[in-house]
Amino acid sequence: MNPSLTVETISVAYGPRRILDDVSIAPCAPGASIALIGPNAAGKSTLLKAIAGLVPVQRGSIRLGDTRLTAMKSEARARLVRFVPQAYATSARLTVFEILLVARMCGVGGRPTREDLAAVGKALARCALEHLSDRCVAELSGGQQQLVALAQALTRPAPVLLLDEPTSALDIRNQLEAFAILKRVAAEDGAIVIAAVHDLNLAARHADRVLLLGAGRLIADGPPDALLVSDACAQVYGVGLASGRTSRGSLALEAYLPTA
Ligand SMILES: Nc1ncnc2c1ncn2[C@@H]1O[C@H](COP(=O)(O)OP(=O)(O)OP(=O)(O)O)[C@@H](O)[C@H]1O
Repeated sequence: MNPSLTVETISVAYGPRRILDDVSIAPCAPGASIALIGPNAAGKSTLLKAIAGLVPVQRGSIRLGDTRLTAMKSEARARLVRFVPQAYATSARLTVFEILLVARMCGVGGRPTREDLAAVGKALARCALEHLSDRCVAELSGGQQQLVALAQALTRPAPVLLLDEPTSALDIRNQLEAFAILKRVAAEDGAIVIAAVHDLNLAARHADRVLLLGAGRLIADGPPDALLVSDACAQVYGVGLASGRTSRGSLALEAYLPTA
């Protein structure tokens, strides 16, 4: 079984500006699908990057089981933690298949084996991208590129998968597909999946656990049904939140300006 991920009182600054302040996250169990929410500039991307080792942590530590990620070299750490950034940028004239193969072979070298090709095929299939396999990535739509970024991360499964607003460019069907893929990755691979999201209804429907970040601090951590309807959640966003149930029984939230 994969180990749990724990964040212990980390602080992160960009220059003199402290962005994350003593953030601790209780163990995230393998198989968990976690939504990281909070207003713009709350520090969600910074927290994901800190876990991935892409920004330095000034204080505190991040552990995967007994392994201190914060003490690891970046290459070894990248094998344990995959990070899918918010913006996908490539100018390379590579096809979807080629760019997935590059992701698979990153840090490995040598010629791709049959296993490597199978892993790329599986990532394409998991993200339903087979029909785009021979298309040049740079010529795809923003939403298609976002799915390619997810598929890249799946070419070499890791115990921790972090995604920064993975559905921001996706239509409603693909949003649902993407979260279904993430749920399967958590359940089938035993991965810990943490996705920063702005859409609270997506968080309500797809996450087992929600982390609420506000001004660089962890404000709340709990199951979506309790956390998303809490006063703390509305206060952090500076909105009112009306809640109810859809005809399918899911929690539904409507945000409104307090003056409205
Ligand atoms: N490279 C950087 N250098 C300096 N400041 C930065 C840098 N990246 C982010 N920041 C600052 O850190 C704060 C948190 O940014 P971050 O991107 O982590 O927030 P976020 O919660 O992901 O926001 P959003 O929802 O708008 O994407 C912001 O005030 C931002 O201006």
